[in-house]
Amino acid sequence: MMFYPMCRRFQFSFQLPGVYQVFESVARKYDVMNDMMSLGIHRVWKDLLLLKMHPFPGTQLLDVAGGTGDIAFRFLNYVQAQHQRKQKRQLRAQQNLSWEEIAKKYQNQEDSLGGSRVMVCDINKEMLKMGKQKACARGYKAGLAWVLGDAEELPFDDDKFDVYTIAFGIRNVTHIDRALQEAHRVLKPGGRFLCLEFSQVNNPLVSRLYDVYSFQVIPVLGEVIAGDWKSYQYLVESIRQFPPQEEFKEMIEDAGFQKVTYENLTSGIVAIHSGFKL
Ligand SMILES: COc1cc(O)cc(C/C=C(\C)CC/C=C(\C)CC/C=C(\C)CC/C=C(\C)CC/C=C(\C)CC/C=C(\C)CC/C=C(\C)CC/C=C(\C)CC/C=C(\C)CCC=C(C)C)c1O
Ligand SMILES: C[S@@+](CC[C@H](N)C(=O)[O-])C[C@H]1O[C@@H](n2cnc3c(N)ncnc32)[C@H](O)[C@@H]1O
Repeated sequence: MMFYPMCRRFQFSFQLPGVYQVFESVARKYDVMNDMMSLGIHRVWKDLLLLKMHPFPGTQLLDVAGGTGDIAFRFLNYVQAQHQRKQKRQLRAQQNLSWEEIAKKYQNQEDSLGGSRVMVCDINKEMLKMGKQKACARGYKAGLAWVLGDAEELPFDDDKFDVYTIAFGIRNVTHIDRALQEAHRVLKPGGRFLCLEFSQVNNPLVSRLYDVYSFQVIPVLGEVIAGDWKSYQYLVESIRQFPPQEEFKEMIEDAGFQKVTYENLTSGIVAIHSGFKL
């Protein structure tokens, strides 16, 4: 009996840090760690998420657990490129416009997105701070907003957004079912849910190499680059605890989404799940 509280304390001192502490601690080194751990592959996964979304000028995006803004910046680049293509097509069709009219069409920065906006929502102040600094340095301003908020209790009205994204975020949420219900609530009817997350590897050889890499290399990289072994041990353990593709698909369906599908990337190291609020 006497040992019980001591055991509890002993256990506690070896527990992994809480999610807030993890991201507060890694925020400054977050981007460099992702490039180092994945040799840049996380960038390709994020590009593929945008290709799947295929947003059009006017799309209102909510990026939950948006952290340092990787999805938001890609979204802004994508819609700007789409809008420019559309404007070029229109200009070609109206060849009798004056030079002043053409210049005016290209100058308006707000208009360069065709009315699209992205709201980055994250529970962690430090991650958002890093994101805002990155946005400033890269010259992103129009169509971008940052909000401190919890995926389980989003600070937005019902039926507000065309697309909801969550990249490498849902694994960190305490009650995944609540986050999915919130995603469903804030999407407009017809809106799309897209989630990029670690998943179950479907190739036995890749799986074995990936396990060695995860447990033997990632915490070491975390210690050497970010001075933080525990947060990267948390990362690899949280990946193993996240439900596999089919189970997560069912959870998304249980939240009310329809036409739920998923696509494995890099042998299922990650997967993109998609669903619609119909
Ligand atoms: C705290 O929470 C977090 C913190 C964060 O910073 C980020 C996140 C969220 C996460 C992301 C946004 C993405 C982060 C990316 C990853 C966790 C990595 C995902 C992994 C890969 C794309 C590669 C998967 C690796 C394999 C399939 C196995 C291949 C591995 C090897 C050939 C190496 C095997 C290792 C050994 C035998 C140990 C000895 C090796 C060394 C000491 C050298 C170290 C090696 C490297 C640095 C190279 C690593 C190799 C690759 C990346 C290979 C890529 C090849 C393929 C994909 C086929 C967050 O929640
Ligand atoms: C691995 S990062 C992903 C950042 C970004 N989406 C990306 O792809 O690089 C996970 C993010 O989830 C955030 N997060 C964790 N729990 C959350 C919650 N309940 N609500 C909102 N954000 C949360 C963390 O603060 C962190 O910024």
